[in-house]
Amino acid sequence: MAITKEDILKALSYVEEPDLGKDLVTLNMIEDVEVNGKNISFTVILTTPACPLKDLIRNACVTAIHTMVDKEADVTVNMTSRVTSGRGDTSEVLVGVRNIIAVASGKGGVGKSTVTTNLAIALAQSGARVGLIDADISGPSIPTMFGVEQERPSMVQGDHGKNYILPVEKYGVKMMSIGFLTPADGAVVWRGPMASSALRQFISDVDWGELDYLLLDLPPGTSDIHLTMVQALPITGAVIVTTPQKVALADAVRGLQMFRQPQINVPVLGVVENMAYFTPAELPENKYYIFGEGGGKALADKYEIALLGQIPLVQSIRENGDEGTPEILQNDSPASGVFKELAQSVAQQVSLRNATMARTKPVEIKS
Ligand SMILES: Nc1ncnc2c1ncn2[C@@H]1O[C@H](COP(=O)(O)OP(=O)(O)OP(=O)(O)O)[C@@H](O)[C@H]1O
Repeated sequence: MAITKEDILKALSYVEEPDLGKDLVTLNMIEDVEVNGKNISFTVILTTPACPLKDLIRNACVTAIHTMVDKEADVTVNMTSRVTSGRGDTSEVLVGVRNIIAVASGKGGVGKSTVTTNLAIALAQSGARVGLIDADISGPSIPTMFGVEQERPSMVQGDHGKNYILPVEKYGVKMMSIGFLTPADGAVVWRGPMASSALRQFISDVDWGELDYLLLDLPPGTSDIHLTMVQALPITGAVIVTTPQKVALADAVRGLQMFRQPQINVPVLGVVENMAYFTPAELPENKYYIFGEGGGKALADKYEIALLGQIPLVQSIRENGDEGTPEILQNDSPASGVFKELAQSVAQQVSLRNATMARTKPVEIKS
């Protein structure tokens, strides 16, 4: 009997999306089914190009067709993605942006900007459209890490005569930094209200275009800037960066609790443990837990959030950050693989959040 499109869909209705716990057909993830004799092709629409389960889902589809339709069928599975959005607002704010991810840390110097930089580039490398707002007024290091300290955003005139700022773009990431507004020697000290108004401009006057993920590198701690950003933006979720020491973990908890306050209520997507262990370049198999072991995991377990990644302390991460050539670009380095996996975990948590939780609206803080 000839194979039909219905046979294919029936077989694929037995393939489950492991994270979402429903089958691919129910989730509307199958399109363009074509049957030509024993040649079968279809497209699986993933919720992110950085999906870590891509190969698993592809293999499960092929197995389902071979088991339930025809064991000799020649199956072509095309994989593509349509990033889901966590937004529930109807505002005109950043209309083309699907997900806004805040990257925060309780303590300064734990590597928040390093993690944000590598995460942004890794997401862009997976095929996603990525933007980055460096809101860290205490020390905007994003321009250095991307090697664009000397660049300045340009202005363009929009359709209605309004001037727009075009973000600086490098390594596939569009970015705006508070550092672009100050002299390269960093001589300007940003006061809270001035910084808040500059950040509001990054949101209202920058032509970001269409983005799947917009990352926000927040200053360490909890401050007025945090409130400005959660008030101005419908944030999809927050990523907390910490190091394993007790003192850093305690501050990370404070950061986490800020997002969980009922009047803020931003879901925490997970925690990244940076400098989790030291690895010497010449002995990459050796791990030395110089700041203590298991702190990030214990925090993730206690607060029921994902441990998104454990980034090693390696000299090349610091060197490449200073050089403006982030570690993720060094294809042969083990740490670059760790950042790639981090991007997959973050994208996975965003997709899960969008599938299972209420959509986000900007926060209204009543005084
Ligand atoms: N995993 C790592 N291995 C080696 N060096 C690292 C690592 N992570 C960060 N660093 C280095 O530590 C320093 C601080 O990192 P970074 O500027 O990213 O921290 P931060 O938390 O954003 O700081 P701030 O408090 O200024 O916001 C930088 O010199 C960076 O290169």
